[in-house]
Amino acid sequence: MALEKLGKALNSALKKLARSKTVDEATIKEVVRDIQRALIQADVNVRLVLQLTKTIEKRALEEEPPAGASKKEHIIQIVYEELTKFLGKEAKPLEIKEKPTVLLTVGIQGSGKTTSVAKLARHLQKRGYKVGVVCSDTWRPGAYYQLKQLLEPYGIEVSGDPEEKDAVKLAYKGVEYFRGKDVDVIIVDSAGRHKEESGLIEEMKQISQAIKPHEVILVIDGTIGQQAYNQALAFKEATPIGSIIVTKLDGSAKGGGALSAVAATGAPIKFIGVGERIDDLEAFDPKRFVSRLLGMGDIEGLLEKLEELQKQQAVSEEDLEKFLKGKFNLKDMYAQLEAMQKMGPLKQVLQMIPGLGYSLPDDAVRVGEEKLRRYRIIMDSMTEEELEHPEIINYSRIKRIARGSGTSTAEVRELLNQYNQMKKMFKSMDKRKLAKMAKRFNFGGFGI
Ligand SMILES: Nc1nc2c(ncn2[C@@H]2O[C@H](COP(=O)(O)OP(=O)(O)OP(=O)(O)O)[C@@H](O)[C@H]2O)c(=O)[nH]1
Repeated sequence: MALEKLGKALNSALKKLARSKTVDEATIKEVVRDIQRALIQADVNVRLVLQLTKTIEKRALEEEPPAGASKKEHIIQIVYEELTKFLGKEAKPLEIKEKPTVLLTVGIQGSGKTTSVAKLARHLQKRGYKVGVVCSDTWRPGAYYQLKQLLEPYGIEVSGDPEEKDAVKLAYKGVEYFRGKDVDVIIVDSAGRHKEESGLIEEMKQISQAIKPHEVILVIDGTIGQQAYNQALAFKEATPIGSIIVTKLDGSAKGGGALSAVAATGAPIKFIGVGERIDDLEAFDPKRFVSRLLGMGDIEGLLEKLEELQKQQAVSEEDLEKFLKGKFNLKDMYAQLEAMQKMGPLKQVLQMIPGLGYSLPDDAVRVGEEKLRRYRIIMDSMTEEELEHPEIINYSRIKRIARGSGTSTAEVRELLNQYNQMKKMFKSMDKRKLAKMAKRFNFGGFGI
């Protein structure tokens, strides 16, 4: 897996969070410190790390969890969101719009450019495109044979001439050749070596002028870590870089540094190289990448749930009006409980995160869940009238409800106390405060 070491370190920071009994400022700061350490070890630029972790800390301390979510879940969501933003936020897929689409790959020697050209050709072929590959590397004649060897088994044709010394001519002739062959995509591999770097950039510009590519793809070696920033910038200034492939992210300790550095230049990372085989190329999607990195098999599911809850907003505007007029009854409280039951018990939600759920001590979640269950049972034994007008519930009704629900009078009274407290709280609040409170209502009111 790409960036395995970084992933493990981040995952263990979040596991620590899941295991902690309370989530206070100290816990948040510790998690943030662990994340900092993990990123710096992966060669992420210290300034970028500090910016990122400051945002995580600020949000974790200041924001309220969405209704129905616990503080822990919310912090995990924040870490996920900020890391995703850090790596470019949205996926920017390579677009093949015109026929033929011409792609020019550039990059310095040894970056994995030739291998990436072969991988990309195969990737596009698997998606139904007819691909032609042009080798214009006049510095390393071996590149032509390397491409042929990699691609011929898949029936992908390679154009080139190891004897030819004019790279621009080679590129132009190759593109013209494939134009006549009715291909969908032409990928041109350029030389990664020159007497000096300025020569390399100059050649790249000339090839670019000759073949007018739809997109220039820069290949960057992921093992160079944060140095990737300057390299990406230098190429970006010389030619409009449409996309970037960061290679060798398998097993590289510095890959996190390279990925974040490239993202910081604003150039879109479209693919990552994750191995030496032809199929070891992945379309880069920051969201998917971060969820896998954090080792959260089903974080997508968890996030969907949180989003859904945010949409539902435990208490609607209408409800707020009702509460403000003091019309909050047991039925409303029951509806809140129902909403929560639908989303599943807290433990189940936490268990959606592999490695977190089952290491959670039962005691940490049992109280809340158990109490909610009891409240529901008690309310099921109440009449419609009692649910709508809880004030009529006198001692004899309490005894009846306790008997009917198989609970105790103390428990029924506890539920009524809870209800009265909430009602009092709603009455005494102004609307803005109430809206804020409403967000916390589902879990907050029940001591989870
Ligand atoms: N582990 C791993 N190795 C890779 C990856 N991509 C490329 N390589 C290896 O990196 C080395 C250099 O790759 P090439 O594609 O030959 O390099 P190049 O950038 O084309 O070099 P020049 O042709 O000299 O410009 C090869 O041994 C590749 O197998 C990757 O994603 N992971």
